[in-house]
Amino acid sequence: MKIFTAAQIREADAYTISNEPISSTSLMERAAGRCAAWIEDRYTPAQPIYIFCGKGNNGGDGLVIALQLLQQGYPVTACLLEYGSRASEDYTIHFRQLHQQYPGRIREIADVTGFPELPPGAVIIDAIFGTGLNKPIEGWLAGIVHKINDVKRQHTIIAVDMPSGLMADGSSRNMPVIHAQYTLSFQFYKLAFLLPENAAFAGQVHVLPIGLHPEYITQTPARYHITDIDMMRTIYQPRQPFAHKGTYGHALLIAGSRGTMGAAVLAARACLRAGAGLLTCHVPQCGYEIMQLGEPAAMCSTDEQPDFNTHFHEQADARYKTIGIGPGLGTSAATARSFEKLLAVYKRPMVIDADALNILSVYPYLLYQLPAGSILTPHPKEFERLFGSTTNDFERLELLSRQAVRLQLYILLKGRYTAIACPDGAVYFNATGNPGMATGGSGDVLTGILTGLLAQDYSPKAAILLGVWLHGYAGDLASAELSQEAMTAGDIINFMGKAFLSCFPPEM
Ligand SMILES: NC(=O)C1=CN([C@@H]2O[C@H](COP(=O)(O)OP(=O)(O)OC[C@H]3O[C@@H](n4cnc5c(N)ncnc54)[C@H](O)[C@@H]3O)[C@@H](O)[C@H]2O)[C@@H](O)CC1
Ligand SMILES: Nc1ncnc2c1ncn2[C@@H]1O[C@H](COP(=O)(O)OP(=O)(O)O)[C@@H](O)[C@H]1O
Ligand SMILES: [K+]
Repeated sequence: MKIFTAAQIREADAYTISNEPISSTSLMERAAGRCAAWIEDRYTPAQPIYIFCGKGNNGGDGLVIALQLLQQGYPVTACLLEYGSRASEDYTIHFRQLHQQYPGRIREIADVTGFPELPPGAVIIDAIFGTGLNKPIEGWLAGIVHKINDVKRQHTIIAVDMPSGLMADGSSRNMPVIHAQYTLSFQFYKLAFLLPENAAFAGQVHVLPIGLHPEYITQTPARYHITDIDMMRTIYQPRQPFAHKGTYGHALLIAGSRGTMGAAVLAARACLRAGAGLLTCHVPQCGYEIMQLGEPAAMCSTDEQPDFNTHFHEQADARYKTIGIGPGLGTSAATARSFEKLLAVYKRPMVIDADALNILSVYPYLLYQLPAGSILTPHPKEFERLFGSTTNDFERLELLSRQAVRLQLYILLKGRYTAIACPDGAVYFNATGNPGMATGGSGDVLTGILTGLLAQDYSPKAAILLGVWLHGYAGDLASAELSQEAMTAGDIINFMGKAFLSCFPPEM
């Protein structure tokens, strides 16, 4: 699914209005009607509802929601914020209707002392600002935002389209923003919802289709995307009936050192569970038995060194469809030298994680020697070591994308919505996964999965989109059965089978 900027969303609205065609008033009624229906599905008409409306079209949505809920018998109070701006046309139209039909339900608020006394259990609807916000909320309006946030533990807060105060496409650091439990976002995700610095604001995001014109959506290029199951179904390749293990590639995994062999075992298991035909793991001598017992289906080559890997470059030859390197590897100078020699001989896209990334941050010239189309999988700290720090998440996203283009690599910045930056400048956010995956070893599992998919001849882009999706999906299945607390990285591997079956049900 594309993620459009606020300006593109305005264009989509305008395109829909002139080409469907539909009046802007009716489009607002359609959009806000979806919100009202969402609320009616979840709350009984006994529920007191307070709708805070700004004077733009987001406020107009609030008025339409008020009208619809009042018609259904909900005790709604429409709190209209009177901050002096001129009201939008569609706001004015719906204000007149509300005023005519339910004058007693309107409460005008002109300063922070007008903030209403909320009855227990009241639901707050935030329709103050949406995508039209063009500067931080200030003055007494900011006071209203703080008042609403002060009662967030006692009352459910539902934001219409966006939490008010949040910028769709830029940083809102240190600005007053509503802390919503739910955001009912029209038609698309906004970029701001996907970045960790905004974690407190949008809550659970529900994207409500409002019938924006499909022609605009397909024809307008977007830089940012969020992955979905339909995209995965175009990528996934079922196995062929006459396949043999050679069909699905031989992967080499270079991982492990004394004390971190578990990372190597997790990556190896995940690589095989992702479907690699054959896997050889290169480990230090101390890891031989651990690996042979930990994953009997993997072959094992041992280093000259007992405790860490120093001679893996001698292993890397054309036999291997791809290489995954990094989990538990260590960062000794001898390991770094072997990595450099490996890069001199091995030219296919590979997966680079953990300590292999840390080696790259110490010897950044090696970044230019990576095979084009290789995949870097940093978490935020590793990213910072590699490419430096930024003052906010939007700048970091820019830096991520710029580096992927400059180096012609795929760079995955891991997190709640892992951001996958492609060499052509596009960025995909992954939608699956949960905080149960914030546990040691989850990243090693991802490296294994990506290596396994590359071995099977998925293109790097396909391997990443599918691999990151399945990793998160398996994590979601694991947490549903085991809880986010009790699940471990190994459980993500154990649920890979169910993830494949549930995303790609075999044809009968
Ligand atoms: N036809 C349409 O355009 C549709 C728009 N919809 C709604 O319209 C919203 C966008 O509406 P608008 O563009 O009117 O924008 P908003 O309702 O977000 O309000 C912005 C208005 O307030 C002013 N403003 C911006 N930041 C301010 C600040 N910090 N302090 C005080 N005033 C500020 C702006 O100049 C603008 O007039 C969407 O988020 C969505 O809720 C929906 O009704 C769907 C259809
Ligand atoms: N809150 C979360 N929501 C979704 N996914 C998460 C969350 N926390 C962690 N993950 C995922 O778990 C993995 C953690 O990777 P990483 O930090 O490298 O772990 P490790 O180094 O312990 O293996 C990443 O793929 C990340 O996207
Ligand atoms: K809002």
